[in-house]
Amino acid sequence: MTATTVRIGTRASTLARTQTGHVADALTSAAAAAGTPVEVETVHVTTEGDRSRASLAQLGGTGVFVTALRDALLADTCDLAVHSLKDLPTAAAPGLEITAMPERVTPLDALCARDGLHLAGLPRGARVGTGSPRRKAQLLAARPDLEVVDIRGNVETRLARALGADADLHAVVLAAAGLARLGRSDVVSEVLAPDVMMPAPGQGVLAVEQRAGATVPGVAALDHLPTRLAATAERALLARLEAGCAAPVGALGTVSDDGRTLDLQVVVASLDGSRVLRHGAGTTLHAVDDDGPLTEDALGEALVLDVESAAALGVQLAEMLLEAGAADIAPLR
Ligand SMILES: NCc1[nH]cc(CCC(=O)O)c1CC(=O)O
Repeated sequence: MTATTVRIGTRASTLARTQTGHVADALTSAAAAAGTPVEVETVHVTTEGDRSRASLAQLGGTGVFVTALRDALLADTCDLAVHSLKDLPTAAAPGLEITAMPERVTPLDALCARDGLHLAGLPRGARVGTGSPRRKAQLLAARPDLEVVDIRGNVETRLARALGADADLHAVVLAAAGLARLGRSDVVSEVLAPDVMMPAPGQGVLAVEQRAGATVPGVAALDHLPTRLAATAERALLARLEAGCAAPVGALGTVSDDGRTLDLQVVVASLDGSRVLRHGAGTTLHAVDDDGPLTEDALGEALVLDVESAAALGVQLAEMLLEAGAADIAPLR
């Protein structure tokens, strides 16, 4: 059988190419297993987020990394695009659909500090680098004495600021998932627990996007339901808050091991960390086999119900936060 060629668009950064490579490998295996072999071709696309030296806060965050990739999909220069979900605006993109969210590696943030120090062990007034208002606010909430320094650049550039020969910072905070995908988990001195550092909605999740209605062999098999449900709740929260990815908002959805419940924890913090709102709630899921396996139709219905419940949970928590004054303590847009 001749293999179908699938063109995957990717940004040029090492992290983006690594993420795309993981998806390309998974797609090749899934398509072969389904008897519809594919050959993957990589198409390099440059985005404003890669070109600009401005800080994420200055760029406004929303969509800077994704527009060029989406344009390439719409122009039919590629068939799939792999995004970090947390970089995707919550608004749907006309003509495109996210057809797979592969299993999340880890949602958490990681402290990468000189001498392997933990957050609690950093010296008084230590300089910690991050370009993220969410990370800055939560760092200051935990350690008001820290000096948080706005940094930019790719993962290696940021790590060098704390760990390189000319390091000018005591530590930097990065997504543990990105470091894991790059094989750089060795630089992590502490994985930050969500009660200290609530991750960004969608952090650690990859989203595979394509032209709506197009058939790409193997893609559906890459989707991981617990990941999709957690991410759906986290992003519904962000959408209801009308918050961008640069807002000081954290959220973490977790499906229980038995698959019966989805829990969502959320944080909104003032930029200086002096005020932190936390809320949490859960919902029951249906796509589990209570009395033996569900029929295919029943499972399909349960899945639709579960995605709706996940979105409703996000909206419910957003409304709790707004009621508690989230918009007054933090710039959401
Ligand atoms: N905004 C940049 C970005 N987008 C996704 C990741 C990490 C990987 C992920 O969250 O899936 C990073 C780097 C970082 O935050 O350390």
